[in-house]
Amino acid sequence: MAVKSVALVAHDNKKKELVDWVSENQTRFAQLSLYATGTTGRLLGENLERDDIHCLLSGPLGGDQQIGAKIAEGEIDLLVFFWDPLEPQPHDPDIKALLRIAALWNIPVACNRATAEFILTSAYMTDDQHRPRKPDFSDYTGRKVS
Ligand SMILES: O=C(CO)COP(=O)(O)O
Repeated sequence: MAVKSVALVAHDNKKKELVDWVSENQTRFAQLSLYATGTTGRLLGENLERDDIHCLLSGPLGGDQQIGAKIAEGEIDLLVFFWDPLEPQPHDPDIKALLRIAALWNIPVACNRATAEFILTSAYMTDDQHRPRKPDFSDYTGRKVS
């Protein structure tokens, strides 16, 4: 299987939508290792009756950064992040950092249900051939300061 681990994150006004979507697709998620920020993970665990979700800290307390670190370490293959386009968040820099790290490491990101559905039903989920390569940063030496 190409995708083995998925991070699931939702802001408060989007949590129901994420929980409903994951519940409707439970069979697809059954074989996947799930990571989530604190409150999202707790709600998913209760609704899916799964006790194996890796619940990190709540987003505003550093959960987004923990997910970002796991992406950088190659532990997460797909990010489903239903962020709220109508509500300011106190930890906006962390949210931006998470989205940046996902872009940097070539992780597919679904920010709404339509995109999540598109990815979940695509060959990317199951076929190793379609898995985008991790970028090679071995030559990266940081910004030139001179
Ligand atoms: O704030 C979040 C993502 O930015 C989500 O955090 P919770 O899942 O703890 O609500």
